[in-house]
Amino acid sequence: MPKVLVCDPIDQVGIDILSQVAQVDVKTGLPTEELVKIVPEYDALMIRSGTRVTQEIIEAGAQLKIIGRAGVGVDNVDVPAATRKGIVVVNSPEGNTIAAAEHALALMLSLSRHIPEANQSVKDSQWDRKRFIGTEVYKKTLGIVGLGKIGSHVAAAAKAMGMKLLAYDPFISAERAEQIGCRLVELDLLFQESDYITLHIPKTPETTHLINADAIAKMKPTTRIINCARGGIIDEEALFTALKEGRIAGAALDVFESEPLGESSLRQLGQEVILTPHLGASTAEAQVNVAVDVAEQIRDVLLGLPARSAVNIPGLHPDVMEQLRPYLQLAETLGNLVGQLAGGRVESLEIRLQGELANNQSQPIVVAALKGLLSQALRERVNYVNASIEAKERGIRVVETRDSARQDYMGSLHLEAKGTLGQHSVTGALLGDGEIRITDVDEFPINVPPNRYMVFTRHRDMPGIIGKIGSLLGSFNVNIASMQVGRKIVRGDAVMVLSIDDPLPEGILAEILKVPGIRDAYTVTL
Ligand SMILES: NC(=O)C1=CN([C@@H]2O[C@H](COP(=O)(O)OP(=O)(O)OC[C@H]3O[C@@H](n4cnc5c(N)ncnc54)[C@H](O)[C@@H]3O)[C@@H](O)[C@H]2O)C=CC1
Ligand SMILES: O=C(O)C(=O)COP(=O)(O)O
Repeated sequence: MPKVLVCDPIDQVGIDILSQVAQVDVKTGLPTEELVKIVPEYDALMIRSGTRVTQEIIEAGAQLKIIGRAGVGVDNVDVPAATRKGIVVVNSPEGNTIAAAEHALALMLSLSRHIPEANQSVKDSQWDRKRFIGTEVYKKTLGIVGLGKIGSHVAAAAKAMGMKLLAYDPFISAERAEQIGCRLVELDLLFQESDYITLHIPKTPETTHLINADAIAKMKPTTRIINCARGGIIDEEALFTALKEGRIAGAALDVFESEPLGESSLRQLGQEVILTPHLGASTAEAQVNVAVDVAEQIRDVLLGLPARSAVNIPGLHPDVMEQLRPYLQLAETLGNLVGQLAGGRVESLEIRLQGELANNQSQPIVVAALKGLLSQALRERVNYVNASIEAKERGIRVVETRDSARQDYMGSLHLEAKGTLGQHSVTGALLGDGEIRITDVDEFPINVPPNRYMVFTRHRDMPGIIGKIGSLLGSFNVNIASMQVGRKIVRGDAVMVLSIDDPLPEGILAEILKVPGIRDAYTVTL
């Protein structure tokens, strides 16, 4: 039974799902050294923001197949290191959207009305109403940095409260922003005009210290900043200085450069700052959502099925994935076949999507073909995660083309491999029932289903040759399941494709090559 290590607090519903297929150990709060020691025995890790999955942990995880992040941000996982090792990293892109957006809104209103301090004062037996005069958000300008899932939900709610909305997000169009009720502006303008600024971007090298002393200098003295995204997007030192000197009016922070927040000057500040311990995703609903979402994906990957929200596999909507699944199998089979026909080192692979298939997203099909191509050399070490990197590292030039005019089957896939031992091509298609057919080898038309063990020959089309190969295999007790010949012209060149029940015994290929008229022979295991 596979083993899953749950490293951070996860809702029980997720653990129940995993327990159907795996032994689940819950060990939260382990230091990195401990994790490095125990990770070799695990097939999967399930984490939240509390655990840093470093390169050292990934390299020690000899059995690791998947790292599941029960939440959105994967900045605590060394994703490139996981990708190189072929480990899938999945997250829950939508499970906590509402929770995080509502927390940002709660912080905005709390800042405006001094809720935390006012609450504390009443609990301290005071009744001070003058100290807590607030400001309204109605008709104020909210600047949203990052108009993705959380930013958009914040926008909808803020609009309903009568706020004017500005947004900065270089990856979305002005039309999309307008649909959400926001005016898309440059960052400087957002800094200059906003009464409230809320951050909803991932932490990347570009967004680190996006809010620094220079940025703060552009803001109004009445501006309040809310960070429910990631620590480190705000330069905490610069923020502290600005708040202390009254250059901006306030800040509410849920996330910090280092978590848990240790010694920090931010704690010295008064009601102008609100600090919460990374609570954005901490609602009952969100925790069920993310636990189910990620546990199901870990379960699926452990059962050999694809994950729906992998961050290091070509991004695919589950519906698209479902639709493409038979084509991925086709691409992988053809990649494996053409790789074996080419033998030697493949230098380039052309992948041509033909007919109806040309209308599909090609990237996953390309990855599947590369996985198939490299599977002879790398066996189970190659997967959908690392196939492209492995191909690149081997210097394989990948050329992707489309020919939508071609009318055969319900679309077909043509692969052509050029390598140190020559050039070969194969074409395949899917029948109505999803069955794979190899429809062409080296431009010779055939129609055969792939078989575990196959023999391909290139020969002169002449009487007697098929009989000779049949008797030769018979004399070595090789049972032929099916045989087909493809040719372009009578008595020209032809290919023969044999499906056999067992692997071809040692030495027979050399015997086949001795048969007069046979030019080439290949044995293939799919
Ligand atoms: N405090 C908490 O507990 C939680 C925090 N988060 C954090 O919230 C952030 C946003 O999450 P989602 O909205 O779900 O992600 P998303 O991917 O839907 O949206 C992020 C948006 O940021 C934009 N973006 C990327 N780089 C940018 C840049 N340099 N400048 C401006 N915009 C940029 C993207 O185009 C995208 O529209 C993530 O960092 C996530 O980790 C998410 C959930 C809970
Ligand atoms: O989903 C995210 O990105 C979060 O920041 C939530 O973090 P958490 O799972 O609550 O540790």
